[in-house]
Amino acid sequence: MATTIKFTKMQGTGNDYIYVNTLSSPLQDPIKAARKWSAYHTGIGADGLVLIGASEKADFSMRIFNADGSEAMMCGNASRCIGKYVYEKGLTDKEVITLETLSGIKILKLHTGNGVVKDVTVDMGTPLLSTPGQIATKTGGMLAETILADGKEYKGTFVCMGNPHVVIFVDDIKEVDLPAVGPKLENHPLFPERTNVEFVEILPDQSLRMRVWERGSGITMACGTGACATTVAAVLNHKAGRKSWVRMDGGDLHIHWDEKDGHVYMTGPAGKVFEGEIEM
Ligand SMILES: N[C@H](CCC[C@H](N)C(=O)O)C(=O)O
Repeated sequence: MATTIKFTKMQGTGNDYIYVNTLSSPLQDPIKAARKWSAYHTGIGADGLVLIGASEKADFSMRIFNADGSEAMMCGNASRCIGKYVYEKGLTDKEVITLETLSGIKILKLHTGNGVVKDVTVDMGTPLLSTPGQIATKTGGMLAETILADGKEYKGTFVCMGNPHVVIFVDDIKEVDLPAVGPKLENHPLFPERTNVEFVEILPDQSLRMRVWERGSGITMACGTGACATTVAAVLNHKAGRKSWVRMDGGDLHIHWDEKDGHVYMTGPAGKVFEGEIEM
C-alpha cells in the first residue's frame, strides 16, 4: 500500500533539499527516499533529504541524507531552512531556537520581519582541526601536507564541522576541473569516511570564492559547513581574517570564527521553493 508523504522543497544559497516534517509525516526508509527523490529526472530533484523531528534535548531535531542515501552529521544550509520552516509554519514563535543534530545541539537566531524569516544566524560550534601534518581526528584519517590524486599534488587543510572537509586554496578557481578531481578527493584513502571538498580562491576584496564537491551529493551550489570550514582554513593558513564573506555558485554566506568563544557563526538566507506530495 503506497503512502503519500507531504514535503517542502527549500534551498539555502542554492543548496536544495527535500524537507519532511516527521512530526506529521513519519518516513519509514529515509535512505531509500533520499536516493529516489533526489534524482532530477525520475524524482523531485535535490541535493538530498532533510527530516525535521521532535527532540527531548532541543526545540527540534534534524537528520540529513545526501543524494546517495548516506547520512551526514550536520548541514549548515538546511539548519537555516529549518529555522524558517518551523517559524513560518507556526511550530514555534521563538526567534532563538535549538536544533538537535548528530553533531550536537545548534543554536539558531532567526532574523524576522512581518512574520517571515529573512536570514538566520547559526552557531555552528567549534571546528575540529588538523593542519597539515597533524592527525585528523573524527575520521581517524591522517592529513598529509600534500595529497596526491590523479597524478597531481594538492595541499589541503582538514577541518571538521561535524562533517569532514578538505579545503584547497588555488590561484584561479576557474582552472579547477571539479567534476574530475572532486570524486577522487572525496574517496581518497586519506579519508576513510570520505570527505567534502572545497576549492578556494582569495578575491581582491579579501572575500573567499569557493566551489564545493560534496560527499554523497557531488557538485552543489553551496555548502554551509563547507563555508565555515573554508573560513577556518583561511585563518589557519593566514589567508584571511576571522570574518569573511564566502562567495559560492548559489550565493554568499557571512562566516565569523569568533576568537572569544572559538565558535563559528554562519549567517545567510533560506528560501521555500514549493510544497508537494509524493508516494513512497
Ligand atoms: N550541504 C551541507 C553539508 C552536507 C554535508 C554532506 N555532504 C556530508 O558531510 O556528507 C551544508 O550546507 O553544510
